Amino acid sequence: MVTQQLARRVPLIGHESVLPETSNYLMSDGQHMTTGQTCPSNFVWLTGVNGPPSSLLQSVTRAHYRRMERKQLQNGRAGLRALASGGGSMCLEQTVSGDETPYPYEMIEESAEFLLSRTKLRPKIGVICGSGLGPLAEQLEDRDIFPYETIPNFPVSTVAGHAGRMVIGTLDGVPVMCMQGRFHSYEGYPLWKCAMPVRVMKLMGVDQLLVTNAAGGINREFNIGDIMIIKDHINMQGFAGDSPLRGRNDERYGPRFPAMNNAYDKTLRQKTLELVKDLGLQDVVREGVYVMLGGPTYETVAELNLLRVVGVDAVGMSTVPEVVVARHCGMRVFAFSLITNMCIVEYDTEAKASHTEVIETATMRQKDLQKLARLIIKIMSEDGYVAGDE
Ligand SMILES: O=P(O)(O)O[C@H]1O[C@H](CO)[C@@H](O)[C@H]1O
Ligand code: HPA
Repeated sequence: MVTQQLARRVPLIGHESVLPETSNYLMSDGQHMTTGQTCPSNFVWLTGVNGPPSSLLQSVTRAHYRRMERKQLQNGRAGLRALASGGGSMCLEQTVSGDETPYPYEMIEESAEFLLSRTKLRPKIGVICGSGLGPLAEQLEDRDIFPYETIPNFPVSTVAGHAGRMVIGTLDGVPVMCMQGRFHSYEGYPLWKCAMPVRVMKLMGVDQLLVTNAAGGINREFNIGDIMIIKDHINMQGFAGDSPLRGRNDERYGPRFPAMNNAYDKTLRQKTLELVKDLGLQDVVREGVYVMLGGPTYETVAELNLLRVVGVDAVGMSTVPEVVVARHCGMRVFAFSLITNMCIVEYDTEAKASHTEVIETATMRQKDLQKLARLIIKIMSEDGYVAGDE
């Protein structure tokens, strides 16, 4: 039954969790359904007590849904109403889409061609901005800006501190494309979808990737505000059998079994470590091991103790799927974590991790992070790297 199936779905926004018996439901694939019919596994549905006229419902396309979803996230229900041109209250829900099939090559090509046809720049360097690190994209010049919901086949960002735009421009004269906001599995996206923009970058000609994130410090020698160059990662979700590469392998990207022992480019790490002194950052830049957990919960004390024992220096909820996909398709990768908070490993404390602290630290360290990102992009663009050279 529809209502039973809906009970398992995650309400993103909305005030009705049970569908009125007599409503018609419009699915994101344009199909109309009524109560009692079986819902397809992934859809967005829209209905309402005083909802929009059915003629409006019929004209709602998938893109409209995305826009409405985003508007409502930004502006609350008022934004959604405005777009529905006077319709009454509505309910918007989205499924958890862990069982979706990864996009075929042609859909990734469609996204890449869309962007290439709308910018004159041909970036070979990509950047992914972590929580609160998006202001880096504001530093680009000659910018072409693409909100994610306007790019075919793109997911949308739903987390505070992730603006949700692809910004293509130049930084110190070097063309770069910058994701101002990323996708996380806890938002309901399967890992392949979290990382799909990396494949879009690849098909646009990007061969070097700078990945950034906010992370909690586990290494007790770290301090809040430190910057950890990632030298390796632990793919915890991989241990549990999930991977952005799960499913049929497409050899056009890379091999079925890619090596991961050299995921974080050694030359880039060494050069950066040598040059951070020129930026006055030598006392705050570290190297270490990052672990990705699924989130969205922060860690328990016991979990943190476990992570410390297995050699983790910083913990977050992102980055690994992007790096795995980038390495699979032969990109050279550099990544760093901003230590936005120290993980709490005592039982007797009132202190607790919070996303507010994460954003506050990122905001406070913005200038140094931008200096470091500029340095890395300069090294990437000047060290004569040729894709496939390793
Ligand atoms: O990894 P980024 O996207 O920087 O964000 C980090 O900050 C959020 C938690 O505060 C999580 O999303 C975690 O992964
Ligand atoms: N844990 C997990 N993810 C994070 C943290 C943390 O403490 N800080 C920022 N992202």
